[in-house]
Amino acid sequence: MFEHLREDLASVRERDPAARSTWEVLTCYPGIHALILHRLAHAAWKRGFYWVGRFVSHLGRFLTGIEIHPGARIGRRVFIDHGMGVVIGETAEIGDDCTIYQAVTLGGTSLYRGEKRHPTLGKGVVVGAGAKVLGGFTVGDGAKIGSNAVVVKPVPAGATAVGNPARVLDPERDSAREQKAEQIGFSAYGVTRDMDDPVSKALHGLLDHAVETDRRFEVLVKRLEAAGFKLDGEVEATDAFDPSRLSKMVD
Ligand SMILES: CC(C)(COP(=O)(O)OP(=O)(O)OC[C@H]1O[C@@H](n2cnc3c(N)ncnc32)[C@H](O)[C@@H]1OP(=O)(O)O)[C@@H](O)C(=O)NCCC(=O)NCCS
Ligand SMILES: CC(=O)OC[C@H](N)C(=O)O
Repeated sequence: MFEHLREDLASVRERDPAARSTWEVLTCYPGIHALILHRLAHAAWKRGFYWVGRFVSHLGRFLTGIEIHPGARIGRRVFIDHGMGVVIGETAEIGDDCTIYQAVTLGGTSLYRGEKRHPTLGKGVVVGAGAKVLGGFTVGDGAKIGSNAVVVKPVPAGATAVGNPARVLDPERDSAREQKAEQIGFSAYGVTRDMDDPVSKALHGLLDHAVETDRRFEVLVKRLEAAGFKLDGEVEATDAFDPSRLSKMVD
């Protein structure tokens, strides 16, 4: 217990530039207090003292503003910064070295007791302020969830997911979209990324479609050339051209 606490204090000092001393972290960090109480609540829960677990968890919520169900499994050196409004559900699992900011929900969407309803965070995951991760899927090791994201699908290890509904950032695809937007005369990022805005949704949908169409054309041209078709200049139908072969060339 004390070994875990020592590690928790050290990890806060490493990960929070606002922390000035270990004494300050021990006395003024609700995330630390919530974890101490959660360890007691979880120990009671595992031994079948469900009400005691719930009550200790409720005390923790009252004192810190952080609600952790006593059934949740939390790894080592997890840092809940600020903490107010954090809710962690019964079947949630949090890997070692995760960082969770205020108002994060690790929630469920299923109503079936006994099911894995809440997410599993791998090791070293960062969940930004106000993000909601909803469902019994996994967020891979080292992934980052942007503040205010609403994540409803698994996130691969090392990926960054942002927005509502959250999408995984793909630097290659994003730069292709940016180039396409320039070609067709508007700035992709001049248009809001607010996916609740129907105009933004439509424009970004068109951009995605254009980028994907370009990609498919490129693949098609490469395969036609590899199959011996000459595509520069005028394309002429010849005896060698067999349209039925085309379907096999496109993804
Ligand atoms: C998601 C996050 C981890 C990304 O950080 P990063 O890897 O440095 O990424 P960048 O800042 O380069 O942003 C990459 C892209 O995602 C966008 N983005 C970043 N955070 C976003 C968010 N929360 N919501 C929507 N889009 C976001 C950026 O605008 C940028 O888009 P662009 O490629 O169109 O310019 C970070 O922005 C974040 O939200 N961290 C949480 C921090 C937090 O909650 N702090 C609270 C302290 S109290
Ligand atoms: C409010 C906020 O950004 O908190 C993050 C971290 N504690 C820091 O002070 O940088």
